[in-house]
Amino acid sequence: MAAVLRRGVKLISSGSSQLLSGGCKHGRTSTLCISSSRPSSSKINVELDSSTGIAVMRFQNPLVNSLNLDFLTEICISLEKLELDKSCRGVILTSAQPKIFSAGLDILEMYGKNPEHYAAFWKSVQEIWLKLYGYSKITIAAINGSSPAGGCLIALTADYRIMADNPRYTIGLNETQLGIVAPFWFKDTMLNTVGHRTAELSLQFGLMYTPSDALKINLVDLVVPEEQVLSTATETMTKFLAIPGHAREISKSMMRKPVVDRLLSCRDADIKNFVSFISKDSIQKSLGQYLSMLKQKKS
Ligand SMILES: CCCCCCCC/C=C\C/C=C/C(=O)SCCNC(=O)CCNC(=O)[C@H](O)C(C)(C)COP(=O)(O)OP(=O)(O)OC[C@H]1O[C@@H](n2cnc3c(N)ncnc32)[C@H](O)[C@@H]1OP(=O)(O)O
Repeated sequence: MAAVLRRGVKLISSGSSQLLSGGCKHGRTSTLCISSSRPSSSKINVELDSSTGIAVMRFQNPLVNSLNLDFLTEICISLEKLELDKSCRGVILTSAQPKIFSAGLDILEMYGKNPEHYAAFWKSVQEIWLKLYGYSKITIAAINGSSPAGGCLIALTADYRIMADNPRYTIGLNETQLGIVAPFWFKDTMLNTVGHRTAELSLQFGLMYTPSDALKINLVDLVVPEEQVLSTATETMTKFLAIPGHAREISKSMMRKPVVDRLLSCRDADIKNFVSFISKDSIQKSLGQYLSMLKQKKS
């Protein structure tokens, strides 16, 4: 559904969208997506400025934008709609939740569930990564809060990352801290951004970086005062938009296609691997302990 907000700005909400089969269209698979009109349940908010072609997608899945199956599906559907929309030229990804960009994958989706659930969840994680890493349009992550693990992955898929200058916010692939392992395509995305040695240390220690440290290792491209994150993202998008589109798009694809193709060539095996890994008693125990630690932190 779309409603006009102010001149040239459309508010697009996917509402309680449903996927009829598989996941979003990319590479060899395709999906028919439908939307119902219940915007109140929407976990994202998209504003497309038709005068500039810039869409701002805000994540609003309380409390911490953790990436559960529904949320991932909704993001994927909206990205697909924007990709098909000729009036959209680039997408800024940001958060409507205070202090958090995204808490990463929803741990509750990987804990105490059955293998079928794990498989469906992992498929949706693959879908969002394939959609974003292979996205034809420009994407900029306006990182206005903490961004661990899967949250960092979402940011890493963007063409450019701008982070709020707040030392309380951290970003990184901290999977080992939970006793789990970032899969090869998380690793490849990190490696393509920060280089081999930094990725190796970062992944083994499960390091989380403050904005200034993230800038030093090129995990983010720019650190700006919090209130300027969105405006800087818009300015940066304008610079990207000044480049001839087809040349930029081919260059992006040239850099990323080998990594995308690697997952496409073994999606089912990757799902099987995940299900077998996450179902192990020792891994379930680690996740249970981590969840308890998160709860205790409060008290
Ligand atoms: C051999 C190879 C095999 C390969 C197999 C591959 C396996 C790989 C599998 C998975 C990859 C995993 C990727 C991930 O993304 S895992 C998730 C990592 N995320 C985190 O570690 C973040 C944890 N959370 C935090 O650090 C903090 O919550 C915070 C900084 C995000 C926010 O802090 P604060 O504002 O203080 O809020 P609270 O901590 O109080 O949290 C509020 C509320 O939310 C719950 N919560 C937080 N994060 C998550 C999450 N990721 N999933 C689910 N729930 C989360 C938290 O527990 C609180 O809940 P409440 O007590 O009920 O209110």
